[in-house]
Amino acid sequence: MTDKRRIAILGSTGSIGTQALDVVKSHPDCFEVEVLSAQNNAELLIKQAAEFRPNVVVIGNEALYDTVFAALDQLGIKVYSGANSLAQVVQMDSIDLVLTALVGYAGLLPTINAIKARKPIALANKETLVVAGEIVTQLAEQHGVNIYPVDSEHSAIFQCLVGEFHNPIEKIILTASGGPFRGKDRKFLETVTKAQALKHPNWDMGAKITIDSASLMNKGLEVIEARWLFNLKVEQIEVVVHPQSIIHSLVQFEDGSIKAQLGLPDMRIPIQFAMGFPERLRSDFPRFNFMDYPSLTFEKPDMDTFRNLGLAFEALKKQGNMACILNAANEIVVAEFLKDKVGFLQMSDIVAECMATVPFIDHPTYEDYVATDALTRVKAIELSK
Ligand SMILES: NC(=O)C1=CN([C@@H]2O[C@H](COP(=O)(O)OP(=O)(O)OC[C@H]3O[C@@H](n4cnc5c(N)ncnc54)[C@H](OP(=O)(O)O)[C@@H]3O)[C@@H](O)[C@H]2O)C=CC1
Ligand SMILES: CC(=O)[C@@H](O)[C@H](O)COP(=O)(O)O
Ligand SMILES: [Mn+2]
Repeated sequence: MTDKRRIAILGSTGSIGTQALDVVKSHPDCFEVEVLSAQNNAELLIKQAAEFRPNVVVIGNEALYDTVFAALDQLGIKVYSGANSLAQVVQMDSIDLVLTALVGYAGLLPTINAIKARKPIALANKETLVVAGEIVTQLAEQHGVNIYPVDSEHSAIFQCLVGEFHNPIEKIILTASGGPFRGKDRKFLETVTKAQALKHPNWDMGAKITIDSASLMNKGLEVIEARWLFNLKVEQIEVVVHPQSIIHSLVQFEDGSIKAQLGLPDMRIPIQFAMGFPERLRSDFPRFNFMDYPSLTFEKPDMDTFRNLGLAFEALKKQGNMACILNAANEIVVAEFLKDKVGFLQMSDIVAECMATVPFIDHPTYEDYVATDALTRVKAIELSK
């Protein structure tokens, strides 16, 4: 890489954010941190800023501004707080790449603003494309901005497509681990706890995505994310359960040939690939050994037991603001499940009820998405009581 890339890491204190900083640390000649942000974890944000010396940090929770300012002003680091500040700093001239490692709907506006300022995006925040994939991808095209996927499956597909950009995709095959409850029936799921749901078999991730993996909503969100990233029709997207999470996803081309990307479940690989693209930078991450995995297995997803995957396909087929409704309802029910307020199976019931009752909009504007998100949250909270 000729020039160092100056990176804004939104959500630097999370699972993706901290691993992105590991990547920066191992390639000081390639990357430099320009912006760091967190929502509540002021302590870790301050520690990261003292080590990586960004120009700017943003703490989402405004009540923590004084704490962060007191620690970082003396280091010459500018401190801002609140969601509006985050949405503005992404447009700074000094940023070369924005990594969206924050969780949930909060990722949408900063991503849109960064695209409008012509910043390439390394996208971990899948909710952005689920909520408003059409607007976001159109904006990216208008502004000539590349969106590099970080999500492991989408990075796998992207890696399979390098050198193939003029060859049409026949279909993609998204792999799913099946989560901690793979093979279980609805009777079992009636009583599962958050502690059980938070034990992902292969990946160590933030709480929200881990619950989504357990309920197969994560795969549903990824189907929608893939539709927008790779401009696919619903029928071109297949989900296959692959419990070992070694094959991260596959692309089938029109000659029938299938390409796959493999590796140990380690998010630093896709994070580094997105940050360094088009270069494949060296790493000393542990290597995959076939002898440790004598059998790689595949199953059909159980969409009767895990309703969320079907709901996501339904939302994608319906188009309009339906995926925005699905996402907002899901963010609420996951938060309520983590507070022990709703049961595991109830989560899908509430999402389905919101999809059936929140007003449908055929061709939503950005303002329609904002309103749909707010309305759905109110409805989902009511249904969670
Ligand atoms: N973790 C993984 O391996 C993978 C994650 N992803 C996606 O990446 C995104 C991040 O996931 P993950 O790192 O696991 O999540 P975490 O919960 O670990 O981290 C989330 C980060 O976002 C910040 N944050 C939380 N809420 C807000 C908000 N309202 N506004 C601004 N910042 C906020 C958090 O700050 P604080 O720490 O202060 O709360 C934290 O820095 C998600 O969209 C997820 O689906 C995709 C593939 C794999
Ligand atoms: C690491 C990553 O990309 C996650 O989205 C992962 O895919 C979760 O695994 P499953 O949703 O397949 O259980
Ligand atoms: Mn994934």
